[in-house]
Amino acid sequence: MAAQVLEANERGGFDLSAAPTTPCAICATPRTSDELLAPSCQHPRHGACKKCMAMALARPQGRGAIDRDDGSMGCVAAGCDGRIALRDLLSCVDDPKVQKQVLQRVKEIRAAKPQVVDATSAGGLDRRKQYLATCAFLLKPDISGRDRDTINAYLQRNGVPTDVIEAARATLDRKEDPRASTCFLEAAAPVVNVEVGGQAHAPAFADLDDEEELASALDAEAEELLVEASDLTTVMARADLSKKKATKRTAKLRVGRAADGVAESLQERGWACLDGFCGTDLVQRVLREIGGLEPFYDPSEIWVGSSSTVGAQVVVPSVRGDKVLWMCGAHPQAQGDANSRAIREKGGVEPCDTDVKRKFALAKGGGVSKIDRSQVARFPSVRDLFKAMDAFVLKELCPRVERLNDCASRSDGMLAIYPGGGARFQAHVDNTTDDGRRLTVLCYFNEKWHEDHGGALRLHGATGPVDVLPKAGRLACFYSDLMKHEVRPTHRPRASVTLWYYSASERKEAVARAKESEATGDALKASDDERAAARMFAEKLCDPNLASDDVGELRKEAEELPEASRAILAGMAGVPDFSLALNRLESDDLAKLRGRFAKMGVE
Ligand SMILES: O=C(O)CCC(=O)C(=O)O
Ligand SMILES: [Fe+2]
Repeated sequence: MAAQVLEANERGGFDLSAAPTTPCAICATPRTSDELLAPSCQHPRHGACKKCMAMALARPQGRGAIDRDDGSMGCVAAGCDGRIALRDLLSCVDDPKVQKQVLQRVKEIRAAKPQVVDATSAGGLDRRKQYLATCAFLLKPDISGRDRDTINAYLQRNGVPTDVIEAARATLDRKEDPRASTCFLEAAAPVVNVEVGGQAHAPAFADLDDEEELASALDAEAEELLVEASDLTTVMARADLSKKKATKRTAKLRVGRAADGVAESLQERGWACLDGFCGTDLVQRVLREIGGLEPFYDPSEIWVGSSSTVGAQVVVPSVRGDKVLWMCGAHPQAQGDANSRAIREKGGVEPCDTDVKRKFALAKGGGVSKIDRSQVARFPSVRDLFKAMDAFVLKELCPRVERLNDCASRSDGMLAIYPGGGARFQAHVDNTTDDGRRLTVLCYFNEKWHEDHGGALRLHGATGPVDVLPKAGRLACFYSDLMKHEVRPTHRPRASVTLWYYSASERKEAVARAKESEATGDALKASDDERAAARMFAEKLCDPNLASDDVGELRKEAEELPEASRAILAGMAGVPDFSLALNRLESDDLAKLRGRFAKMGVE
């Protein structure tokens, strides 16, 4: 076909009527790329034009593809960043009535927008405390005379956010009493989701009236909050290392206060979030290790099946779009083979997968085939992180929360990266098969993250959805068996580390069940190849790009599958006979069957 040539018109521009067109997937009208929703995306839904999308949205129940916090239209498929501004959308609707309906829907969606958690919760340093401690620090006689930029940089290095520093500076420049500077406190208040230390930690200002006294009262605050350390992992490490009783006491107090806040929030809401769990230093160190390991991450899999034994792990990026790497070691209870134990006894962690361990060693060592465990496979920063999470969760948190009282061990650690471009994890509950997991604990490693980047952890609690942004150093936790949650489409790469803590009794039963079904042959007997064939078929079925008229093809393929693979697929789809289910399948039912595969334990 001859290439299209755009002729310049007499005004020196281009003749737009010659622009290439594509028929809209809904109304079939030829549309230019400007008129289509997101022409660069391969997702079938994107073949629609803006006008059709606007009409879809104008319907009372119409959800269209509205997916963005600003009410703009966006693709809901993983791997797509397509979006369209509201203004743009409205400009292609002529009917004022329809325009009004669209606006009404957007208004409703905006009103239902989840609250975003932006400052801590429990302990560590919440913004109010950071603000007071910063004021105190700046008032110190040997600090107040020093160069502003140097001091600001010092505070930033210690984890104090720039806006907090600015607020403290402004208060002191105006020679105001920080206690009276309600503007900042009010600004910070709505985003503090757990009331921590509100009363317990407020300095006794009431009887202070001169600046000197105020400074020294705030000074004590600063000693404890800022100068000591600005993050919980450092505080815990100091408590372990220090010989000073006072340091140990102060540290214990701070960690205890943080655990109180997290425990209270968990009991009240089923989730909690704690800022400043990791300081900048640990965040940087973990990021370096994660960076080195990134080439060895694998696309993550979801479990699809009617129980914990009938089903299979499959990769379905539209449901779950991250890649993961499992790390074992540093467990509170030693387990595993002799080699791994040797590493664990030294306190190291390593990739669980032997192949990954070898590949990593080769990449690092330039052809060394034997892994030098002491240098390559220990990952001290990830280990420090696991240990800090274990210490906080098992020693401090679990004893404070009845539902967690019998937690004593945990899963291997999962490092996850959502690559951006709209990758997400659809709503699900982590433990729907009584596998023992009771508490999911995540730590995030994403510097300078803000709302526009997406990627929030959305928690569907009893009081409506709450979005937790995956900010560096932040810890989030929730009940693995109760809390529905999701990862919203992320537009930037997003890194996290997750540990699941087990209820000892539930885990024991789950392990016993698995052993029994293995012994009695209850579990499906299938070779690795037969399992792989079932997985590949399921992945194809879940692919959103698969057109419904491909069902005939699929049927043929299913018939050629080995018996055992078909039995696995039947288990995954929750039907007695997979070939039969597929034979009766009309194109319209494809979506239904796909839905069963991708439902992840949530209706
Ligand atoms: O990364 C997150 O915020 C949550 C991920 C998640 O839900 C999971 O891995 O099960
Ligand atoms: Fe999850």
